[in-house]
Amino acid sequence: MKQKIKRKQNNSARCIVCGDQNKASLGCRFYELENGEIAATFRSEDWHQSYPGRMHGGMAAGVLDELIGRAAAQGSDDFWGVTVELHMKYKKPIPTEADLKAVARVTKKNRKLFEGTGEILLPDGTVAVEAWGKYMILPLSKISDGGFAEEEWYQIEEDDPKEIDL
Ligand SMILES: CCCCCCCCCCCCCC(=O)SCCNC(=O)CCNC(=O)[C@H](O)C(C)(C)COP(=O)(O)OP(=O)(O)OC[C@H]1O[C@@H](n2cnc3c(N)ncnc32)[C@H](O)[C@@H]1OP(=O)(O)O
Repeated sequence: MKQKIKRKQNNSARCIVCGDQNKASLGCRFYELENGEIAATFRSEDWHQSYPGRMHGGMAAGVLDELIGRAAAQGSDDFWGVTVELHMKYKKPIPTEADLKAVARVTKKNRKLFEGTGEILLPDGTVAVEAWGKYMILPLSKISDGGFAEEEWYQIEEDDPKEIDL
């Protein structure tokens, strides 16, 4: 089903999932959707493999870890936290050298913690991987030394889609 995109979130420079200046990165883009969910688009490259032709399960975990975390950051470029628990269910292999999508949402949130779920979809829309995660909300100063938000956290100016088919 097509979902309208409300806002694209920032990318970072060096992250393995969304790093715009990291050649090994999955190059994720994150789109906040009108229905309250968040979607990611990314490309699995040959160097993201575990077995030949199959994306590494750790890379899939990385995508869903970050995407579920970002589901709670919707509408803000200054919301931070860390993963405290992540549970994965690998249902189908994810091919390398494929353009892929993922979607996530927050299922529970209080002042200190939040939880959410997410899925990676194969090009035909089948759910390949499911995840559930729990996160602790923290100020950036408790996670990383100064300079990240100012120097390495920015919008990528490009021709963004207006909607996404999930
Ligand atoms: C995620 C949002 C992202 C948005 C932007 C996206 C871009 C960025 C990319 C994002 C990339 C994706 C993200 C990544 O990849 S983040 C990278 C992977 N995750 C980490 O590195 C986290 C490592 N762990 C820690 O740093 C510490 O254990 C933390 C800081 C979490 C707690 O520290 P500490 O252990 O010293 O705790 P405390 O003694 O101060 O206790 C404080 C309170 O917290 C309660 N507690 C403790 N542990 C848990 C737990 N597991 N479940 C529930 N509650 C817990 C505790 O009972 C206490 O409660 P109270 O007694 O006060 O009531």
